[in-house]
Amino acid sequence: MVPVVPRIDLCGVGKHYGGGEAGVTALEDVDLRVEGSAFVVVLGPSGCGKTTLLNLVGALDIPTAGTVRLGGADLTRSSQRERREIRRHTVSFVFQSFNLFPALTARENVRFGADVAGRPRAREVTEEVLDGVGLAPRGDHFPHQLSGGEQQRVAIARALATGNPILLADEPTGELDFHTGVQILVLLEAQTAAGRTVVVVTHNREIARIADRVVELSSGRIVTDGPPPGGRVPVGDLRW
Ligand SMILES: Nc1ncnc2c1ncn2[C@@H]1O[C@H](COP(=O)(O)OP(=O)(O)OP(=O)(O)O)[C@@H](O)[C@H]1O
Repeated sequence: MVPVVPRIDLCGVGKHYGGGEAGVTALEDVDLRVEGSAFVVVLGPSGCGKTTLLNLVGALDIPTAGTVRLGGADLTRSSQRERREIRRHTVSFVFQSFNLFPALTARENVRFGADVAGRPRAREVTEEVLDGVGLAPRGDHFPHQLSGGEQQRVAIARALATGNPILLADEPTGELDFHTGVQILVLLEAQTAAGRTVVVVTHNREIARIADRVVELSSGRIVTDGPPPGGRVPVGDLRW
């Protein structure tokens, strides 16, 4: 089990890019609190602000209005260095296009996660996590020798190797076929049983059906926030 999951707290958050007539309001007046382990799906069409929201929760960016707190620490009042430290010990990321280091093997990619977070026993952690995603036999393979689903499993393993309690995933099934996408969702969802908070951003409404909580964005505003309509279904019920 991971240590206690820090609370995610967004209060009156806005994000405006650029200035003048060319400026874009990506988020407006967003209030969001996530406490404890949960599988949260942030849903919405292209351009509604999902990635912007994830970048703020992940301490990669700061809002132009409101406050973002992770575990009580106000990221908007922190220096870049403080934000980097909070990020390093709190959140890890999984992306649509895997973002593995092409010149590193699967094992080395995973080890990078453990090292960057300063984990003790990094070698053992790497092996445990590789095994946990079912890729121990492929540890010496390079990303280009792996299927898309296997590459995404390496990316998840790298995120888990950090030991961080919050896992942020941006369209993690976007480049995968249905069957492989479901395997990835099963793996992500399983992380809540280990005590993590998993936030998945997607435009795929089906994925929201397996969430504990669905946060729906439209034009930069939260329009619904709660359990999936009709209740949560097992992963086996998904179709797309
Ligand atoms: N760095 C930036 N500079 C200017 N505008 C930006 C920037 N990043 C995002 N935007 C704009 O902010 C809005 C929200 O973008 P964002 O990427 O958060 O949406 P999204 O819901 O993740 O979209 P998609 O599903 O297509 O990835 C869009 O209008 C986008 O063009």
